[in-house]
Amino acid sequence: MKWNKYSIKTTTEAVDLISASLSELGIEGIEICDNVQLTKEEAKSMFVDFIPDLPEDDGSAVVNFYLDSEDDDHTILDKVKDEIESLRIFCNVGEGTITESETEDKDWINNWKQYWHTFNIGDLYIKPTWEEVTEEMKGHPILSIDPGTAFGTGSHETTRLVIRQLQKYVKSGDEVLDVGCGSGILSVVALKYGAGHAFGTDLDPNAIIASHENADQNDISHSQLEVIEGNIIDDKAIKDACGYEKYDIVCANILADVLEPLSTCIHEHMKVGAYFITSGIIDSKEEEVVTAFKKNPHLEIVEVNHDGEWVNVTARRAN
Ligand SMILES: C[S@@+](CC[C@H](N)C(=O)[O-])C[C@H]1O[C@@H](n2cnc3c(N)ncnc32)[C@H](O)[C@@H]1O
Repeated sequence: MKWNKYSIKTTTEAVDLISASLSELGIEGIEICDNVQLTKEEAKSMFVDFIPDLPEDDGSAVVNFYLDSEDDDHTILDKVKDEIESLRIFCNVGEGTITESETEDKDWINNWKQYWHTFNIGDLYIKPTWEEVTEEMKGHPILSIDPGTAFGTGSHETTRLVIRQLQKYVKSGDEVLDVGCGSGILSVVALKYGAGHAFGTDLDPNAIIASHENADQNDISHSQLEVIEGNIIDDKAIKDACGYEKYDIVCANILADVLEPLSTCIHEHMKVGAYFITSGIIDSKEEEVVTAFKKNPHLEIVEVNHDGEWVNVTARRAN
């Protein structure tokens, strides 16, 4: 599908009103470019771990929107122009000029797939569902995965860090809890390496769908890989559904800001001697996470590993 991209030159003051007007005109997928720093709360709600330093905010902003080129006869564009002019009495919309840039041909959901191919982590082959099993892969554990719109192809450093730990610590018949399961990739890996059962949780409903699909792709039943939507940190019903003192392995590839509160209560779900394998920690937060883990007397840190700027902390329930 081809899209016409339009960019409105405006001010940070007018961005909210312009976005609301675009949405009332039925325009979806608005993009705002400005130099306003995200607050910590915004970063958390958007799962952003690392807030980059931006140049000074000069009050200028650009609002981009896209129209399907086949339907775009400039009717909507003319309405947008009228809206911008009428907003001038409410706020400073700045220049309010609209520029049209080159038409891009993008299938936003699927385009990345051409860059993702089969790769291996140790003896494990991770292959996109649309690629064939080759001779080279035969005789090795093979994971067939399509993350859909959830996180987890296995190629991200954080996922790789946890997979390497699963390869090391999973034992036959283990019970595995996968907090923030995304595509379900970590559960599927654990099951491939002999775990008996995996239970995944995620806040994102797409993760539940993707995990079930990936279980199917790998001949894993939905009773072997169960997935629920919700937050194990503060929702008693989710805690109860996960169960207590039950797991041999807990993995969580989630941002440091989530791992810290999780580290205060995760031992309740682990057997004594069980491993808590975490990643999603950017190196600048390593010390903060390690300190948080050390505050829980039930946990002892057994390993800290690095891959690029990402960190894995593996702890054991000591008592
Ligand atoms: C970085 S992805 C990891 C996905 C997959 N486990 C992997 O390793 O590739 C983090 C996932 O955690 C989920 N998440 C964030 N906070 C969470 C929470 N408090 N409880 C459960 N899931 C959470 C996100 O929706 C996202 O799917």
